[in-house]
Amino acid sequence: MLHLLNTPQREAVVYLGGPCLVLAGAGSGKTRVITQKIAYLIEKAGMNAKNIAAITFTNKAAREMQERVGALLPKEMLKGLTVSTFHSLGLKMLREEARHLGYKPQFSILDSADAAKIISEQLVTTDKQLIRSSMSQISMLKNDRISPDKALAMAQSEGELQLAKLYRSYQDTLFAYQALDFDDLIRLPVDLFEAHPEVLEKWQNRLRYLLVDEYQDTNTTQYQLVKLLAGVTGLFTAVGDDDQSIYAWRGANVDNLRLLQEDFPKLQVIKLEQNYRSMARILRCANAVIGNNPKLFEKKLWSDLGVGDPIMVIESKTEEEEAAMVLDHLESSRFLSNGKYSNYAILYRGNHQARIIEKQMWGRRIPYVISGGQSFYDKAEIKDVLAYLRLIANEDDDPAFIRSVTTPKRGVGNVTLEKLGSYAATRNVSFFAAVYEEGFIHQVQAAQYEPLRLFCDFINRMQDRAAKEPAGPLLNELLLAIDFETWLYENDEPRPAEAKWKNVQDLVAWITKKGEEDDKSLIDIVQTIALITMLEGRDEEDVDAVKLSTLHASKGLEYPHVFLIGCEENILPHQNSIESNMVEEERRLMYVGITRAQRTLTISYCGKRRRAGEWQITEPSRFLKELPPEDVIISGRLAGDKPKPAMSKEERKAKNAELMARIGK
Ligand SMILES: Nc1ncnc2c1ncn2[C@@H]1O[C@H](COP(=O)(O)OP(=O)(O)OP(=O)(O)O)[C@@H](O)[C@H]1O
Ligand SMILES: [Mg+2]
Repeated sequence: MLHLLNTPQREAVVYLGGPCLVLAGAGSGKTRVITQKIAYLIEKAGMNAKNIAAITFTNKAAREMQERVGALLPKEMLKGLTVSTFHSLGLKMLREEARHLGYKPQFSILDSADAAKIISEQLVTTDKQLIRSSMSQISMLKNDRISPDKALAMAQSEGELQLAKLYRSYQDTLFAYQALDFDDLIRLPVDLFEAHPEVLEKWQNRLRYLLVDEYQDTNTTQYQLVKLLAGVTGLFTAVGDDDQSIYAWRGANVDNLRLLQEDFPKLQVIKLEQNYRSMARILRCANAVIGNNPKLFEKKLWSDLGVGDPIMVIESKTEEEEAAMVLDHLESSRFLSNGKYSNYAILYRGNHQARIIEKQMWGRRIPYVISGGQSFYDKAEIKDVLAYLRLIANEDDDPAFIRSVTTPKRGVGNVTLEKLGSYAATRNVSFFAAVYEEGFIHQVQAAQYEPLRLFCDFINRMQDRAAKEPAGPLLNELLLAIDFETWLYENDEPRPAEAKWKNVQDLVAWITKKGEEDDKSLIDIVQTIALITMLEGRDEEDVDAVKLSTLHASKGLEYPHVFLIGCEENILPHQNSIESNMVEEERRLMYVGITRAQRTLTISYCGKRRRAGEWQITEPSRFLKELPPEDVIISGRLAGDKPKPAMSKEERKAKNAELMARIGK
């Protein structure tokens, strides 16, 4: 097993003397160290798998890690191993310990859309910007472990006071709903462990060795959780790269890398320098770009995979042309190499950039999958319908209850819901069950009670029928009964109702087909959908399709051929980051993008693009000027893309310097 590692990697894997930090650049095998170390701990160090927890950044990364460890050791030896995100680890702890915090163990989890709804109701606004910024400020407070009371006490301006009040009422609402948001999943275990040392001890005994991937993107609470769990023994291995810290906007704190050295003076720091992913030119570009950021830690990165092709920079006039040229290059490269679609990834800064590419891929019949964007199951109208189905399948699903009882509006007000929530919490029953309890019926007036009762009776009837009747027609009947189409047309913003209704019909068609093909009831199908949602999208790995992904979501992954599109000022670096002096973080994002590529890298930008329906002249990204001219070839309409005679190295250097100067103008 250890022969799959180089010397410093091996050193990191076998080191069990205390806390260990692997600090190294992209593609140097940090994640491989974690996978191999899990196997080493179990097979060589004799640890029980159930005493080991590996923490990854996304569910997808967790799945991948589980698979890789699965290839190293037989299944029996891996029983009880925890490989999860911080959030799912927190969730696991809270399910067991919720009582200590006054929550029922079947508490619900609200995703950010559900949370936004609460904020929007409390602020009595639909202003997306305001809602988003309030949410992110509350999130920051939570991640800094400032309670609503403390926030109220600390408030120094009217704005801060308003925010603290909003935070207070948001938190009270969550509690009444017996619901937690994503931040709570990490914040509450930390609170719990600090208040109850005996609970902490129990978990320290259970999780004796921790491994943390992508450590540079942990936030303050996550780091505190690691510190608490690691305790005095400090048995953990963290791996990270400060140059790939790209989640500051979500509270990630690179300073945690430095803190680790302060908090654990015996920290063993191991550096890796050999990159096993990329050809040398790609690496040179990555190093050159990131070299413009101030250095926290000195790192060198080299590769012996060969020089590789020059990095192509494609210029085009418009975003449509950009998409067309990128796809031309992609198709001809695939044709020449007779390779697979899945060898290609198209990366971009913001989700909206995928649209034009998607449209053209659709037209050319190029198969693709989107990761890191909004999946079909995340769309509000789909979630609305799924909430009904979830509730029919499982009446204890409180968020599904809240969502469906209020969508469409049926006269159940917030005050009634809050009453129902606190009643359910004291009685330790679901919202649904509480509706039928005498104790609750006495608390509300008949006019408030009526719509609740009607709703629950409706769900009850549907439950009876869902087990036996064909799924498709029943779902159609449900949509008619709640008059969902009308409701969509009454809420025609921000996307047109027509498109939303089309999505709903796609869902109906899919469910009808599933029901007929596999002779499955609505309940059976809904349970698979819930699973699909939980796994973040359908299984993408087996299909031969081009990957479309945001730069953020591409972290940790690698692809033979990468296209990085929209390399323009105000996109990459993003306008907000330019305005708020965060260009260094954008440069790290560029570094992450470049270092995803194994064999070829193609970068593109266009001369003008539409913004809010109007054409805007765009400028090439400042990061393009930071690429070493001798490793780059510029082609495309603006460069006069004709077959060129072979150039000598000097000629190419001069030509590129000239082109780079033009980019710079
Ligand atoms: N010692 C090694 N010998 C051969 N290949 C290796 C070795 N170590 C790592 N690799 C390969 O190099 C690639 C990059 O490794 P890995 O993903 O672990 O790097 P990383 O440091 O985690 O990268 P990132 O910073 O992007 O997360 C993978 O394909 C991995 O299998
Ligand atoms: Mg990695």
